[in-house]
Amino acid sequence: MGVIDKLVVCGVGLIGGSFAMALRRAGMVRRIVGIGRSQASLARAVELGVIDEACSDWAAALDGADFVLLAPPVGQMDAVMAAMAPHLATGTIVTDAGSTKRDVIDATYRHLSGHLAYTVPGHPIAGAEKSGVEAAFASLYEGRRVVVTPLPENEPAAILRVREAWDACGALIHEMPPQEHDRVFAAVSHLPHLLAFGLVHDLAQRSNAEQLFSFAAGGFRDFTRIAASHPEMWRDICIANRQALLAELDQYLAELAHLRALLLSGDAARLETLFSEARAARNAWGEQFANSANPAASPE
Ligand SMILES: NC(=O)C1=CN([C@@H]2O[C@H](COP(=O)(O)OP(=O)(O)OC[C@H]3O[C@@H](n4cnc5c(N)ncnc54)[C@H](O)[C@@H]3O)[C@@H](O)[C@H]2O)C=CC1
Ligand SMILES: O=C(O)C(=O)Cc1ccc(O)cc1
Repeated sequence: MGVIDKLVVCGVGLIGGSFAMALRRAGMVRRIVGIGRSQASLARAVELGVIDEACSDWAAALDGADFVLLAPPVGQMDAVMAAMAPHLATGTIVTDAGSTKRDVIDATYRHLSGHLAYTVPGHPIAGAEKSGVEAAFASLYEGRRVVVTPLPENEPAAILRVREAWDACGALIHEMPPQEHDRVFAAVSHLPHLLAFGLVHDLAQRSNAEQLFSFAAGGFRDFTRIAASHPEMWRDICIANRQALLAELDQYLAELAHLRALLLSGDAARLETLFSEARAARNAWGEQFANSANPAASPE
């Protein structure tokens, strides 16, 4: 891949910052400009060497830019695209890191209709419950998957350029239609986050919350780590993908109702069968990473 002359990162947090650091480490970029909502965090990004320069307006940021990564919360994508659209030059590659794809694509058609050939939606399946540029690191994407959901209007060369950028970050690229993307991640990412937030919230509101948390151990920590994730980011994801998330929630509520019925009737045999099936599926999921070429890429 040709080196990126000027990379613009909009939203220099965990995801945008790590992308900038990974491309710099790979020698794939000459200059990195950050644009965002908080001048203080952009100044910190310059101090940390994640970006070379902070910009406060799109005209200056996009002047001479050949590649743009949009990495603000998904609820900000609409406003961001509206603001950047008048300043985009033909041929500048635009991609995003949003956790949901249909809403981001809707915003793309609304605001970047003249730039569809070069706007390639994406989603890195790597991250953490931590946020902000301080949490960014160059190896975040190594061995991780990135889902690219190309538009029918995309120039093949633009898709290739986005794939090459993620490849330079060490990621494994996977293409998928946006609707399928949103259904899959509702099940394996958005629902677990909703449940973790919900459980911690429920316990925290109780009069004996202090006592409960003081006795919580590793199981509680593992189940609820993601309840420490960024509230704005997860508000936006849950709202954007609520149609698919509601379907997953209903299915999970049915599973809970089944579990409740087994408990109520004291059906130990069926409960054990269900637990055994779940354990086998969980172990098989874990083992696929142990046996992979890059066990370090395990999400565990
Ligand atoms: N945290 C994670 O594990 C993952 C997050 N994502 C997605 O990546 C995006 C960024 O997430 P993080 O880096 O974790 O969040 P973050 O909170 O670390 O960074 C977001 C950055 O966007 C900036 N920002 C907010 N509104 C903005 C606006 N209107 N214009 C420009 N900048 C704005 C914030 O100031 C912050 O610096 C989100 O869309 C999220 O859904 C995707 C994969 C994993
Ligand atoms: O912290 C974790 O385990 C995550 O699940 C990170 C994550 C958060 C959001 C995404 O869209 C993708 C990955």
